[in-house]
Amino acid sequence: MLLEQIRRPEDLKRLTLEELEQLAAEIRQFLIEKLSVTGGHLAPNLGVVELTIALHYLFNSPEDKFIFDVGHQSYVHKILTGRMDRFDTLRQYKGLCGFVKRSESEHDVWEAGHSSTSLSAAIGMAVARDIKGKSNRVIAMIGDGALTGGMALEALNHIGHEKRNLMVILNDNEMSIAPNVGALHNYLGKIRSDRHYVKAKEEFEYLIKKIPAIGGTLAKTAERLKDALKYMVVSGVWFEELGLTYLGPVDGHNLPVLMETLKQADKVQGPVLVHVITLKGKGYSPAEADSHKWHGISPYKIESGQVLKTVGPPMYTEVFSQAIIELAEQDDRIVAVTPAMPGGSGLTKFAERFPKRMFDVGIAEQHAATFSAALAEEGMKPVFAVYSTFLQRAYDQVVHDICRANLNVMFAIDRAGFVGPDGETHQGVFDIAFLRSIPNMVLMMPKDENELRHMLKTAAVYDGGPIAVRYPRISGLGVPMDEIMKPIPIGTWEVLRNGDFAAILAVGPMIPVAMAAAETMGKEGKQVRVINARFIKPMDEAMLLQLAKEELPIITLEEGAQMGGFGSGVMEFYSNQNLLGMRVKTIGVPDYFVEHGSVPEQRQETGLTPERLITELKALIPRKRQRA
Ligand SMILES: Cc1ncc(C[n+]2csc(CCOP(=O)(O)OP(=O)(O)O)c2C)c(N)n1
Ligand SMILES: CC(=O)[C@@H](O)[C@H](O)COP(=O)(O)O
Ligand SMILES: [Mg+2]
Repeated sequence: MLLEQIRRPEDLKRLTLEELEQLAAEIRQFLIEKLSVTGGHLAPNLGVVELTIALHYLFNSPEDKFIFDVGHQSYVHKILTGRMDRFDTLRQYKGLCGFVKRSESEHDVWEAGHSSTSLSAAIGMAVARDIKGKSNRVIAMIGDGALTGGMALEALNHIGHEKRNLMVILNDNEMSIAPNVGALHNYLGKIRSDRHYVKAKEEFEYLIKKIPAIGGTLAKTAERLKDALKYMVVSGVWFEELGLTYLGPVDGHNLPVLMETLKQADKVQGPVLVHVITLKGKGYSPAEADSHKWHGISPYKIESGQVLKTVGPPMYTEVFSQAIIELAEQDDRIVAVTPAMPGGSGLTKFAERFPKRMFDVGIAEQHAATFSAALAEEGMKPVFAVYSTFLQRAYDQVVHDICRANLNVMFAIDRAGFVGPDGETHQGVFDIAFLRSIPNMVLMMPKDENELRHMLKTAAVYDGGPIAVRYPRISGLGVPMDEIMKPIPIGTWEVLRNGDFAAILAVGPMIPVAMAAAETMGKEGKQVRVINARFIKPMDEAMLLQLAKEELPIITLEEGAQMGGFGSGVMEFYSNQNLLGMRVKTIGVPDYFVEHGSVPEQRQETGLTPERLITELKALIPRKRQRA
C-alpha cells in the first residue's frame, strides 16, 4: 500500500506517475471505507483526489498556500499531510475536523466552512506576500457552486485589478450541493461542452507543436491566433475579460494532463484560472449516480450504498417540508427562496409541487434576502428558507431591505442551535442575538414539531412585517400532530408546569432540559414553574410582569449565544420597567466557538443540561442568615 508510505507531501515527490495513479485509487478506497463508518462529505472529496495529489506533488505546501473554498473537500489534503490515522474520529468530539483547521496542521493555512471566501483570502495572502518581498505561490481551489457566491465575484474583480501572481483552480463538477444553478453555471457549461473550441484548440496546439521550434514573431503570432480562436469560438472568455489568464477546461481525473496544465499555469505572470472538470463522487457508483444525496452522507453500507437510517420522530425539517406545501396550497402568494440548499432546507417536494414558485438563487444569501424583500414589496409572501449560520451572510439585507421597510418576509430558519458534526463554522447560535435587536422583527421557536406547524401558520398569515421561525437540526419529540395548523397569538408564552419556587423561561429544545430539572426539584419539594418562551420577540410582557409581581426568581435557558440572547432581552425588559430588584439568571452558549461533536456533547460542554440547571436552581435557595 503506497498510502501507508505517505506521511508528508514530500513523500509524494519520489513517486512515478503510475504510482501516483495507484495512490489515487488507494485514497478513494480509504475514503469510501472510512466514511462508511463516520459519515461526512464523501462526494466532494472523491471528486478532488487527483487534483489534490497534483497540487501537493507539484507545489510546496505550507510555503505555497493552499486555500480550500468551504473546506469540505479537504479530506485528501488531510490524508496527504499526515492525518490519515485520525480519520476514525472525523467530525467527532475532539476528533478530526471536517473542514480545514489551523490547529491541526501547518498545511491548513485558511479555515472556512462557509463558501466563497477563498478568493478574498487568496488576494489577501498574495498582497501580503508581495509586501513582504516573498515569492511563495498562493493557490485557491474553488468549486463551481462557491463561485456563485457574491464574495467570490467581489474578489475576482479585485484580483483582476491587482494583477498579482496567484492561481485559482475552479473545480467544476456542475454541482453545488444540488445541481448548480445560474447564468454563470450555464456559461461554464458552454465552455465545458463547446466541442468546437476544445477541438480547435487541441488541433491548433497540435499544429504548433508540429512546427519546428518556432521563436520570435511567428510564436507571438501563433499565440495571438490561439487567443483570437478562443475569443472567436468561445465568446469573450469571461475570466480573461476580468484580467485572469484562463486555462482549460481540463480533465481533473487525468493526472498527466492535470500536471501539465498546472505547470503551465505556474509559469503565467499575473492571476491565472485553471478550469478543471471533475465528477463529484468519482469512483463510488452510488455517489456518482446521486452526488446531491452523497454530498454530505451519514454512515452507509459500502456494497449497497444503503444509508443506515435512524428510526424515530420526524426531523423538524421534514415537518417544515410538509407544512409549507399545505400553506402554499392555501395561499398562492407563498413562494419559496433558497440559497442553494433545496434539499437541506426541505424544499425538494415543494419544488416538485410548485415549480414556478420555487427559487434556488445559488449560494447567494445576500441576494436571496433582498430578492425576498422585493417579492414581499410586490405583495407576495416569500418564505426565505435558510440555515441559521448562513443567514449571517445576509445581515445587512435583513436590516436594510427587509426590516427597515417592514416587509412581509417569512424566514424559515433551519439548523438553529447546535448542529453537531459541522461544528464551529455552522453552529446556529447567533441568530437570536442578531435578529432580536432589529426593529419590526418577530422571532419565535417551537417547543416541539407540532408547535412548529402552528408557528408556520402564524408566520404565513402574519402581515405585520418580517417574521421568523427558527428550528433545530434534530428530530422532534414524537408528539401527536394536529392536522389543522392554527395561528398562535403573537407574543404569547405558555406555562407548561406550575410552581412558586422559581421560574424557568426556556426556548425550543431547551424545554425538555428545563422540565427534567423541574421534575428533580419537585421531588425535593421545590416546585419550579416552566414557561415555553416561544416568542423570543416580542416577549410576553404580561407574563413577565406577573413573575415580577410574584417576585419569582427567573432562570432563562436558550441554545443560543448568552451574550445578546433571549435572556438579555428579559433583563432589558425588567431594566426598562425599572424592576431592578428582579433576580434573573441567564443560561446560554458561552462566549466561544463550540467545535464539532454531537449535539448532546456540545450541550454537555456548554452546560445546557438538567444538572447545570439544578445547580443554578439550588443556588437560588436563600442561604440561612449566619447567626450574629
Ligand atoms: C455561505 C454558505 N452557504 C451555503 C453553504 C452550504 N454549502 C456547503 S458546500 C455547498 C456547495 C458547494 O458547491 P461547490 O463549491 O461547487 O463544491 P462541491 O461540493 O461541488 O465540490 C454549499 C451550498 C455554505 N457552506 N456556505
Ligand atoms: C459544507 C456545508 O456547509 C454543507 O454541506 C453542510 O454541511 C450541510 O449541513 P447539513 O448536513 O446540516 O445539511
Ligand atoms: Mg461543485
